[in-house]
Amino acid sequence: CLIRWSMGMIKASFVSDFFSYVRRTQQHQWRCSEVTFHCDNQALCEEWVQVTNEQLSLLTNRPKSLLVYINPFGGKRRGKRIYEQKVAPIFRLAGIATTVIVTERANHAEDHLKTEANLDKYDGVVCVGGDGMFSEVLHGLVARTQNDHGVDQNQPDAELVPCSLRIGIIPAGSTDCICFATVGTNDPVTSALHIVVGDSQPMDVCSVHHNDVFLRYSVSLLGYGFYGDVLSDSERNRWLGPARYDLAGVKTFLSHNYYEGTVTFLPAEDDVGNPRDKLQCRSSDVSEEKEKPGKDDSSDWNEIHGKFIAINAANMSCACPRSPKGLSPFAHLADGNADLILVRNCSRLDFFKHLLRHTNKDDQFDHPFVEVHRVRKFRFEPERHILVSLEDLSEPATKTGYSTPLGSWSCDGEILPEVAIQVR
Ligand SMILES: Nc1ncnc2c1ncn2[C@@H]1O[C@H](COP(=O)(O)OP(=O)(O)OP(=O)(O)O)[C@@H](O)[C@H]1O
Repeated sequence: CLIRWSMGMIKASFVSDFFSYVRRTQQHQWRCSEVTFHCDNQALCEEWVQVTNEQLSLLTNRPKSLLVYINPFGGKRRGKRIYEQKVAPIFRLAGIATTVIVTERANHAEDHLKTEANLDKYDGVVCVGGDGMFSEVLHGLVARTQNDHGVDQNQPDAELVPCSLRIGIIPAGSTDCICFATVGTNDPVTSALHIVVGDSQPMDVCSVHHNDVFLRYSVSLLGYGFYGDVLSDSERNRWLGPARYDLAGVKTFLSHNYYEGTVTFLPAEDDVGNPRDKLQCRSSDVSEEKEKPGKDDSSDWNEIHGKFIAINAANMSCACPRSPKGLSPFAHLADGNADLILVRNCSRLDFFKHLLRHTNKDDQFDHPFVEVHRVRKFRFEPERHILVSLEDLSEPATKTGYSTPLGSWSCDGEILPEVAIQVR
């Protein structure tokens, strides 16, 4: 896969040109290599270069101009250095023009994309950071596209307009789950090479609403109970860096909370497989067939009431280096469905066994307290145990508080402000 010719140089009596190309190495990693062609005829050598450049210019999927956002504080705060040392030289070699914005605050990239950015100038947007940074860029781009087309995001059934720009991810965060699940590795050089050769991978995007109010989009994990609690706790210890997730994980596991509520879901069409069919996602294209509106009859909805330690909706495998097969190993990237995993209340030991299976080859769904469904839409309503104080018993019951905490949803690493949600 040629990137471009680099240089023609005359040495003694012969001419040589070297070409850069992408080489696949082990573990999904890509590297840039060079091959040198020698020739004693300068005119012929120049012809090679010209023909190669002509062929390359025909490849319209390769970006020529990119808008880059760098989060200097993501992960181990190496975003800027990673970009300057590993990524910018590759973009330069490929002849890509870049506008680089180092973010100065949270939501800087999102706000810039929503309002100021002149998107006509670019072939794509690149985020250097973690999943939170990717989510910012995604929200900025999707919101801008809907605003430009007059689509009201607050309408849960609104037909969203697809974004014309692609998003590239240079991993420089704490977990980088979205990069790992789409590229197969968290390696900035590999990601930069995927971007310059114009690789693309469609992804499902879920919209999350509370009544008729839009909350957020999700591309990886919507997690309630265990993962919501881990995120809430880890946010309080951001100063710890990536280690905050380990600490929060241990604390949340030890507190062993469960939450009561009702999950209602619309199952996926029969032809899209199921979360345990062991069919690896090989998707690189969303066909119109997959996007067709399916059955939406209220009789097709299933309802499950219970006490749950965790409710997870995985739009992709959610694989990361710690859990190489992810929360739902066979979730597809772009099939219009999510895998809904319900972990009912169980003993601490059983829950530990379930968690442990995310790190080995055993089937984490093979427990009596776990069920998993491939779904097109779902809703969650928490059970609200209303507290009525004794003095109020003479009065009609009023909502004075809740006897149990309601927990919170983690939506791609952000806490949602509501617990009762509708997801599509
Ligand atoms: N300049 C900035 N100052 C403070 N916060 C920022 C800045 N730029 C971006 N952010 C916010 O930082 C949050 C976390 O960033 P990011 O996702 O890059 O790193 P991370 O949280 O360490 O990694 P991961 O999300 O993979 O766990 C994002 O939600 C983003 O909104």
